[in-house]
Amino acid sequence: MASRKLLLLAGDGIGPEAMAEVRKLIVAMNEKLGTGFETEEGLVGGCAYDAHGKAISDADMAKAMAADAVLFGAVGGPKWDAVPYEVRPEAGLLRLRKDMELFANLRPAICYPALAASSSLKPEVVEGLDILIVRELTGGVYFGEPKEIIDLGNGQKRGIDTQVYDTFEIERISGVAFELARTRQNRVTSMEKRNVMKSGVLWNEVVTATHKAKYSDVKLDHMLADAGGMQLVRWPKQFDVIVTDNLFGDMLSDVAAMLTGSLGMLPSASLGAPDAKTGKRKALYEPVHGSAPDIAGKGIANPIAMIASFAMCLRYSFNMVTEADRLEAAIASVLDEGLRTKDIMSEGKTEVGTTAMGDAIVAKFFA
Ligand SMILES: NC(=O)C1=CN([C@@H]2O[C@H](COP(=O)(O)OP(=O)(O)OC[C@H]3O[C@@H](n4cnc5c(N)ncnc54)[C@H](O)[C@@H]3O)[C@@H](O)[C@H]2O)C=CC1
Ligand SMILES: CC(C)CC(=O)C(=O)O
Ligand SMILES: [Mg+2]
Repeated sequence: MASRKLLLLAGDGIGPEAMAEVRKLIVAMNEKLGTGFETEEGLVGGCAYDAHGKAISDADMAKAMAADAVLFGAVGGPKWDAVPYEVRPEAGLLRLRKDMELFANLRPAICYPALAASSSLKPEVVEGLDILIVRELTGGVYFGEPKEIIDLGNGQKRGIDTQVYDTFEIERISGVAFELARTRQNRVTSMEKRNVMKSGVLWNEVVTATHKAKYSDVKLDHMLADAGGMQLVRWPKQFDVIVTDNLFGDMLSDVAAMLTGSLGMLPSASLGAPDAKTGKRKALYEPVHGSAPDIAGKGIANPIAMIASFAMCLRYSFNMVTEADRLEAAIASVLDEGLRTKDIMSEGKTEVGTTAMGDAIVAKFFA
C-alpha cells in the first residue's frame, strides 16, 4: 500500500475539538478498513508559542514537509493578542503555506439540501448551490514586501502592506481554476480590482492570456471583486469556479460560507504543484473558519468543516474517491436526519454537540 503519512496540527480554540472528530474517524478507518494511515501530531499557533516561543517549530515544519498530507485545525485567540507580530499564532499557518508552496487553496461552498433554511439568505437563493472558490495562497498582500509600520517622526506612523503578483503566480492559479472548471460546469469567473490596482490589471491580462492559450473551451468572465461580493449574496448560483487573489479569496470565501449556513461548514484544500517525477503534491487541509474563541471549550463547535476537509484529503492526496464520496454522503445524511450543531440549528431539528455530531457521521460512514 502507498504511504499514508498524516501530520495532525490541531492548533488552538475549537481546532482540537474539531480535530478530535477526524482522529476518531482515522482510527476507525484503520481498524475497520485497513487504510493504514500513520499519524503524527504537532503544535501550531498559540499552543506552539506557549511551548517554545514560535508559532511553529522547525521540527514540526520538517514533519509537515515529510508528511503525505497535513490536517490543520485552527489557530489564534485573544490570549496571544499581545505577542510579537512575527510569532503570532497566524504566522504558523502562513509559514506552512509559504514553505510548503501551497499556492492553490480550493474552497468549495456547497449548500446541503437540508441546510437551505439555515442560510441567512432565502432558501431559493442557496438551494443546490455548488461553487468553488480557487484562492491564490502564497502571494499578494499577505506576503508582499515591504510590510511594516514606520514612524514618520511627526507623531504619525505609517502602516504598509504590499500587494505583489508576478505573471507565473497568476498563470499557475488560473490554470488550476480552468482545469477544475473542466470537471464541473466549465465556467470560471476571475475577480480582481483592475479599476484601482496595478496588480489587478496584470491579473486580468494574465488570466485572459492563459485562457486564450490553453483553455479557450472554458467559459471565462471577469468581475470586479467588490461587485463579485455583491453578486455572491444576490444570486450565487450564477457562479461555478471563482478564481481570485489571496486577500479577496479570504474575504469572498467567508461570505460564501454563510451561503451554506455557517462558517463551520466550509472545508478547504491547500495544494502545491505536482512533483515532476512522482506526481505527488504537498497538501494541507484546513477548515475555512478560525479558532472561534467565543465558543471554544464549550463542546458546541461544528466539526463538519474539519471532517469535510479530511474528505478532500482522501480525494486529493490519496485518490480514495469512494471513501471521500462516502464521507460526504455521511455528512449529508446526518443533516437530512435532522442533527444540528448550534450554529446551524433551526426549528424542529435536534441540537447536538461536537462529539455527538462526529459520532453520528462516523457511524453513518460505516453503516
Ligand atoms: N485558519 C485559521 O486558523 C484561521 C484563524 N483565524 C483566527 O481565529 C481567531 C478568531 O477569528 P474570528 O474572526 O472570530 O473568526 P472565526 O472563524 O474563528 O469565527 C467567526 C464566527 O464564526 C463562528 N464559527 C467559526 N467556526 C465555527 C464552527 N466550526 N462551529 C460553529 N461556529 C463557528 C465563531 O463562533 C464566530 O462567531 C483569530 O485569532 C483569527 O486570526 C481566523 C481565520 C482563519
Ligand atoms: C492566516 C489566516 C488566519 C487568514 C485567514 O483568515 C484565512 O486564511 O482564512
Ligand atoms: Mg479567513
